[in-house]
Amino acid sequence: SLSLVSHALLTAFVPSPSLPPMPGTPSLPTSASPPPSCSSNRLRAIKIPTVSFSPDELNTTAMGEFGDYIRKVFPAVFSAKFIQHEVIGEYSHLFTVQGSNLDLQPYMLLAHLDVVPASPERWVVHPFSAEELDGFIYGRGTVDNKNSAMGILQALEFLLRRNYRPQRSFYVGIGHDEEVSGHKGAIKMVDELEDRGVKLSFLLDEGSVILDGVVQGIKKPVALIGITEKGAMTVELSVEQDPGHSSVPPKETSIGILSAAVFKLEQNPMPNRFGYGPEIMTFEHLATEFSFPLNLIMTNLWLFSPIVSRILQKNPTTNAIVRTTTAVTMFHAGIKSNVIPPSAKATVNFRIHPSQTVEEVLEIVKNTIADERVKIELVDAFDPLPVSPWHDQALGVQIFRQTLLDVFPDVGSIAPGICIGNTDSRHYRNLTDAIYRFNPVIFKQDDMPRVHGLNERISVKGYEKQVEFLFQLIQNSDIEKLPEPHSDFHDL
Ligand SMILES: CCCCCCCC/C=C\CCCCCCCC(=O)N[C@@H](CC(N)=O)C(=O)O
Ligand SMILES: [Zn+2]
Ligand SMILES: [Zn+2]
Repeated sequence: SLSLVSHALLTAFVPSPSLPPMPGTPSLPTSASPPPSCSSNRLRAIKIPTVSFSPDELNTTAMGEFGDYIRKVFPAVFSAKFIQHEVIGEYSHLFTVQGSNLDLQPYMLLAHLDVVPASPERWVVHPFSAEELDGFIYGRGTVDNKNSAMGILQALEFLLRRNYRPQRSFYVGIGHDEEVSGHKGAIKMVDELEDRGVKLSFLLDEGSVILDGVVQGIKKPVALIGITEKGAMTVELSVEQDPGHSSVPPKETSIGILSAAVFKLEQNPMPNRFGYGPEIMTFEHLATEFSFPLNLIMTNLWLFSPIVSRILQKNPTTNAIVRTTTAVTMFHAGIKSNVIPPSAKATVNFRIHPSQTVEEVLEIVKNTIADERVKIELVDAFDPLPVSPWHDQALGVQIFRQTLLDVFPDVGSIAPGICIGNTDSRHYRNLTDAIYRFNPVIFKQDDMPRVHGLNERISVKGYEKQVEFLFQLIQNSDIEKLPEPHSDFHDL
């Protein structure tokens, strides 16, 4: 059983002096080698501050170091004859794992090595120290998304050390600028794959998780797999007014006018669209899992959806699945305490519900502000992503289902959902229509704010499970064709 080597699985994420066998060794070690109590090398992946600040400001020194590091700790991956490794856009990594059966359509696993900035204030440990407390490894990137980057390579390393050769080819894409758009990493990898005429049977990226105790009324953990992701729109609002002496102020300053516009946007949220997009599928799939009386409500959404939608909008996470969200993220104005400000600027970031478009949301923004003095400029925008297949004959879905059964037997249900953030996977639309966003980690109620927030962490056990999931998924993907569906199939 893989759990026998659970500690050894950590060697890449938590490199230890007692490394597992070198490539060519016929099988996995049979006894656990405990992680070191203290090694300067410990959790090197998390300690490397691969921060993306903006599209033009990346910590490229750290990114280069990350590349050196994976070459060192995954020797089997980098020396296997049937694996091609390419550095794309200087710091991203594309692996082509050539399977033995070229009749099987390849798939792809995505991850990213860059992280959002983190300053140490209010963290229990330094965000780049990777310290372990009570069974949790803390640090920026522990769930977003070095766990996937290292987990995929670790799973592959273990398979190779078992002399495993996949039948189905697959690609691994580890981007280096996901947090700031993916233009230098993911988009270049896509260009490369498109040039080669690659088409994928499915693609798996981050973006959703296993929710434990999060969905009220469902006791067992729920694996939510993202079948689409919200669109996004960033606008810059600006107001220009004549500057002057603060002793003779006008009735309204540029700051006042802009503040009023921002206030209107916050006071008038975009419409609740529950039931108009694929978020309804989550509740339809989970309906019978809810305890009474919620099961009755969820199986009769035609009647109860107005009540359900009102409840969902009360919590920020579930609010994000029912509407286009509005977030005022930047505000700049003023130059001196006695000068009437010549200009004021604010940035507003919207995440677009699958039932709306950029055009519609922009129109609502204009109508809500309704002030010609406020200039509205579109900085960046894209529509919500297409909805991926979710049925018995969808290869990816059935492979995830089987792998979840194998590795997470406590998971009570698997449901399609919408990814509320954006991922590199959105750039891969031309390669497949089967894009899934799912990270095999268990999230409890308090874990969501840690993503991009304070005290991001993963449990040691959680990381082991992640590697185990990927180890199993690669093997399960060798299936040639799906069995015919039959009624007593264990539908989790
Ligand atoms: C009953 C339903 C409950 C719904 C709960 C949803 C739970 C979602 C759980 C985890 C989501 C965590 C992460 C989302 C992925 C975000 C990736 C990201 O940070 N992307 C950036 C950068 C980019 N690529 O645009 C972003 O700004 O979105
Ligand atoms: Zn991420
Ligand atoms: Zn992120």
